[in-house]
Amino acid sequence: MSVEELSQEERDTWMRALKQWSLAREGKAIERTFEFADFREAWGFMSQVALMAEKRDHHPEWFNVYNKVEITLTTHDAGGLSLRDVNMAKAIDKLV
Ligand SMILES: C[C@H](O)[C@H](O)[C@H]1CNC2=NC(N)=NC(=O)C2=N1
Repeated sequence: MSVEELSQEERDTWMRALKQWSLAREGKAIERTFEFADFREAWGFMSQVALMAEKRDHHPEWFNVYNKVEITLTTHDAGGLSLRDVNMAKAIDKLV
């Protein structure tokens, strides 16, 4: 299935909805940092996101140190932001 990159107008619309996420990589990605009580909670969150990524076949770029998890979403197949990123961000927000 071909994945279309979001237009600038679509991106601006979605960024108003995804309030905790920021544009990154010159608008080609979105990112959010999560902070948990400890590593165990961060790990549990990452486990849930990992299962979601497999189910959606859409995988995050992420960095974890102790209780912090930095997630960057971009669609490699589209060379930028797509609805897959937006929908994944919305689903991740529901986990916290
Ligand atoms: C072959 C497989 O469907 C693709 O490589 C999927 C896997 N996960 C993915 N994740 C992300 N973030 N972008 C993609 O384009 C992508 N493509």
